[in-house]
Amino acid sequence: MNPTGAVAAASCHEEVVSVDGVSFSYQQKNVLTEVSFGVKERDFVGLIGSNGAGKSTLLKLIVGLLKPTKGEVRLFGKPLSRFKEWDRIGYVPQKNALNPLFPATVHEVVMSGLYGRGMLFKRIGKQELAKGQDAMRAMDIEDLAGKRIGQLSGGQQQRVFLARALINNPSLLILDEPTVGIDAETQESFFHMLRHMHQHHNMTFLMVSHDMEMIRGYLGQEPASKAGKLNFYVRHSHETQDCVEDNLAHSLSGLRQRMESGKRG
Ligand SMILES: Nc1ncnc2c1ncn2[C@@H]1O[C@H](COP(=O)(O)OP(=O)(O)OP(=O)(O)O)[C@@H](O)[C@H]1O
Repeated sequence: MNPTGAVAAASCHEEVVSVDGVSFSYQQKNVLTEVSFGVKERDFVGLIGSNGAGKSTLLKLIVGLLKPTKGEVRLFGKPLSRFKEWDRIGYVPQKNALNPLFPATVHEVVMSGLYGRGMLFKRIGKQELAKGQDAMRAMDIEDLAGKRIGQLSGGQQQRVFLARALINNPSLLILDEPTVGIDAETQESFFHMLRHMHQHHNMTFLMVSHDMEMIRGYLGQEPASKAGKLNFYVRHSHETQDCVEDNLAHSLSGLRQRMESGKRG
């Protein structure tokens, strides 16, 4: 602990995602060839590329849903085969239009974020329910808890999936085109929320997006690196923030309040 009482985060500049010479093919179709890049703790990385460039495939390789045909992915320094701390990662896959009759409620969808690998049969107790409440409160969807997810608007559904990804208070959020099908105003408030989480809650982001305006506006005009048709735009928050771990700032329960005071300020 340093003299101010804050705990210095030894891992502040740790590479949380490392992609090393990764190639991938679906059957005979080669999609990624020798892709290498890294995401450091608290970076915001925007992944841009034309349709079919392999962006979603790359995210699936990173979260272990697919296996590289060549090369290696490491999370928090560990090869995927040995990585177990899945609750450190929130993943929001590409959104598909949900059938309005899809039977799950908002609350059930959010709570399903707790069932990481190996936790499927874990009993839901008070502590778990409180985590669900915190995540829903942070995303301002508490009043939708009992509604069917398929009956919500696109923007509301995205908040639900984000709450689901946030339920374990992850330090890394991986988002695949989170604002597809959402109107411009809702997109703007969604990005405001992501920027806030990045700047005030010490989260690391890896996000696929087609929104060049948002990417360039927040992450800079030029990609920091390229791999084939993939372009990586990066904002290193350690350039502007202290390398200090603030557990309070990590707390989901304070997120909404802080966002609102941020908006007023
Ligand atoms: N399960 C699959 N089986 C076979 N081919 C696939 C599969 N999923 C994706 N592909 C193909 O792999 C290529 C890359 O797909 P991917 O979804 O990763 O691209 P993307 O960059 O995310 O595209 P978009 O911007 O359209 O979402 C595409 O040509 C796609 O048709």
